[in-house]
Formats: sequence, structure tokens, C-alpha cells
Amino acid sequence: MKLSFTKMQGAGNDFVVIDATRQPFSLSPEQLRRLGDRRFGVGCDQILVVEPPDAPDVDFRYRIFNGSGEEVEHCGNGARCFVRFVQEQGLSRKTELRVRTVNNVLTLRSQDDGRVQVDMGAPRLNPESLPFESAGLQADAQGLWPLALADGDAVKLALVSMGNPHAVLWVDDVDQAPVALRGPQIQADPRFPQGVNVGFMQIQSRTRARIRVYERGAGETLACGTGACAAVVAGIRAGLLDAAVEVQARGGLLRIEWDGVGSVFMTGPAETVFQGSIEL
Ligand SMILES: N[C@H](CCC[C@H](N)C(=O)O)C(=O)O
Repeated sequence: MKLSFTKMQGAGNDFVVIDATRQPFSLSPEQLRRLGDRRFGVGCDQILVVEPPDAPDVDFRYRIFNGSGEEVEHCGNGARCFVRFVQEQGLSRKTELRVRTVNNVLTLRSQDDGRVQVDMGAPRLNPESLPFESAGLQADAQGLWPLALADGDAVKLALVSMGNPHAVLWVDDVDQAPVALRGPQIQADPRFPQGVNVGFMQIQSRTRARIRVYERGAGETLACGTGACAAVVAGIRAGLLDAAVEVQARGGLLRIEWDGVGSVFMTGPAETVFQGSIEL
């Protein structure tokens, strides 16, 4: 079958976007993996699917699949590209959209400066919401959870769900962070039965941070929107960050705001790279 798609990126996190508003979405995991494959397919971190609304309170449904084929709960950089796509494709003339994911309703606002602001919903702070199996473990005074690793080392993790699971470590220098070593080790830990995205955050001041994320189902990406949100929430809860933080990812800059109670707001870029089609 011939599939038309739009290639997009938000702060270097890249996506294949599919319009499923006119024909139902029905790709198999193998076809999704082929789409995501950077050698045998198009190549992307995630596949985003735009579907008609499933209730009167939202404008669209928003579905996300990692490049490895499995469906996931949330993608923040993808949400910004979602509204850009909908506007460019003439699917809506609104500048503010409400979209439903598998476990969230997001509000997406395109701004006059070309960036997009996403209401990411409220973080979920109980470890069970990731899920994380905490039996026999105790969080420390900063709310960090100890995790013993296979090679005998141990790490301390902040655990935050943005609808999808995140474990955050503090590092002194993201450029020296052991992302390729610790990312897979922590993801493989059986205490994360549905896996986890692993963030490495360097706090530069109360309003600036740098981050790298080893994503579930994608490996290290150039930016992770939900990962930046989870890291800032963890930093604010630890008393290390103010309510508005500029987060520098390898692929671009994201602004994250959280009042400590309600929704997390993320603002950043969203670009269309090219249109294409592929025989699947
Ligand atoms: N890898 C993530 C999904 C994509 C999240 C990321 N690309 C973002 O911008 O939030 C997961 O398995 O939960």
C-alpha cells in the first residue's frame, strides 16, 4: 500500500506524521517499524497519527508510536508538530486545539512567534503511576529512589509520569553523562515493567538546565518534550529550580513552566521538513 506522510521535527526530535482523518489508520507493528527504520524506511523517533475526534470535547485524537512499533501515551515535541501539521494541512483553522491521547487531554496553542505552547497536563508523582515497583525501597529526603544496577553500581532516580514514564538523574555535565551505559541498564530494570525514559539533567542555575534523554523505544533522541517536563518537575520538587526554566536539549531549546500544582506548560519549535510517500 502507498502511504503519504509528512516528516517533521521539534527541537531535533523527528517524526513521521500520518493524516488518518480521511481513512482509518491500520498499520501493523512491522509496517510501523519499517516507517521508523532509518535505513530500510523513512526513519524517525516516533510516528504521530492524526485521527478524528472521539468525543465532542476534543478536536482530534492524537496517537503516538515509538519507532520500534509500540504505542505510547504521550509525546511532547510531537504535540507541537501535531498542531503545525493540522494547520498546514487545512484540517483546522483554530490556533488552539484540544487533543486526546490514550490517557491525557492536551491543549495546543500556536503562538505568533512561530513556537507552540502545549498544556502537558499535570505530572503524576506517585511511583506506581509510571509504573515503578518500589517494594523494599525508600525514597530519600529529596524524593530520589535508589536503584542497584547490574554492574554493581547504584543510581538515585527522580520518578515522574507525564502520562509516560520518566526516571531523571542529576549530572554535573551532560556532555560527559553515561547516557549509552546507564540508559539501557535502567530501562531494563524489572522494577519498570513497562520500561522508562531516562533523563540526564545538568542544572546550570535556578532558571536554566541542559538535558539528554535515552528514550524508551527510540534510544537517545536530540530532544524529549515529556522528558524535559519530567526533569523540571523533579528539579522544582527538589527545590533546585524556579517555576519557569529554559531547557537546552541537543536539538533545540524548550521552555518549561510548572506552578507546582497544576499542568506543566512546554513551549518550543515545530517544523515541517518534507512531504513524502512510501510503499509499505
Ligand atoms: N519515547 C517516549 C515517547 C516519546 C516521547 C518524546 N519524544 C517527547 O517528546 O515527549 C515513551 O516511550 O514514553
